[in-house]
Amino acid sequence: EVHQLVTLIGNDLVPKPHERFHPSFETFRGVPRGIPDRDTPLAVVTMFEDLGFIHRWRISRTTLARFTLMVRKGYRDPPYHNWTHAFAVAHYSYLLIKNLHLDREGYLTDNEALSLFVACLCHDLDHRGTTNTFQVNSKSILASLYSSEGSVMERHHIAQAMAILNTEGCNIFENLECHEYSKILENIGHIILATDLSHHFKILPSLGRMVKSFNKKDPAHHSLLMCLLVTSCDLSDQTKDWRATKQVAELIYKEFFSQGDLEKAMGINPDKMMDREKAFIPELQVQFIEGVVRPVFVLLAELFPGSEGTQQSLQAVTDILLFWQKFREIYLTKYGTHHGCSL
Ligand SMILES: COc1ccc(Cl)c(-c2nnc3c(C)nc4ccc(C(=O)NCC(C)C)cc4n23)c1
Ligand SMILES: [Mg+2]
Ligand SMILES: [Zn+2]
Repeated sequence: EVHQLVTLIGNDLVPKPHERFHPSFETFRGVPRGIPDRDTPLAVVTMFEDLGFIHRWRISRTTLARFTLMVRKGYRDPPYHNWTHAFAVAHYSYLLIKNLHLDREGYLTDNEALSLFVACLCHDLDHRGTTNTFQVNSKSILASLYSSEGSVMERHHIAQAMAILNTEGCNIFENLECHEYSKILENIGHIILATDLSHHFKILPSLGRMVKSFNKKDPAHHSLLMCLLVTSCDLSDQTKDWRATKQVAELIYKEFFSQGDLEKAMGINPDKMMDREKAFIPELQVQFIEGVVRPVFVLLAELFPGSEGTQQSLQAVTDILLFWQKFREIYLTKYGTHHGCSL
């Protein structure tokens, strides 16, 4: 398949995204989950090209093809935390970099922009469809490796990304100068660690201050910005149309309930959110979107008030919240209770 992909992109045949894929591919309304899986490696290469990364970082096309296919292969197939999710997350970072001109406008350095995109592609590598808490409670191998530092899964995702870069013929950063090379690996590590929601909650007060007075010269602001951006990318499924977000919610709860079943079998009492007997999904979704998702896109819209894309994303999340509130209300009035609510 490397040969196939290389031939496609080999002699500058990389098509313009909107021609090859869909006119909406380059817009915030674009639904990356609509791209067929077989076309996603080419779409990734197209985004590298369209962001100017191939030229700027002298990335060899064959190396990029091998790297992209290795990353896709590095994902397992749980209902939600699979390659389709990683591709959707990376696509949103492509939209942010491209439409907000994050590198050109000095919000991010060139290095940080490339780090963000690559980190998004790799941010859930080898995910097993279970949470950090589950790793610790089940005394998994990954917990034995990383539980002393926390963010168990995220540290594993980083390790997997480094292993791919260290694989013969897959190091897309091979032509970077020394200091750029070490910077990019450091940035990718920080960004993947920032996808742990507990990290996001910790820095939330600082994010609020940062968006009020962003200082393009302050490296600490750049770090906080990368954390906000990657979390918005990780949650970007919630900025699409209702059908798409409802399908995503179904996948997430399929994964959560499987973990809950596993925990019950192990004699562990699962969270309500993981327990298919107790979870009331509309309520859980109202809480998560109101409490976690919408505040992220409010911050993004505050930081980029002139961008139509970030306003659109905030509006979409607001609409999704309204849908779930309506859904909850109808269900409760109709059935008087939430027992046995399946989507
Ligand atoms: C950014 O990192 C992650 C990691 C894993 C997941 Cl699944 C998500 C994620 N992406 N979309 C969703 C949706 C639609 N609903 C969710 C409902 C609950 C939770 C959750 O983890 N709740 C516990 C916590 C708040 C203490 C996550 C949800 N989620 C994001
Ligand atoms: Mg993750
Ligand atoms: Zn993710």
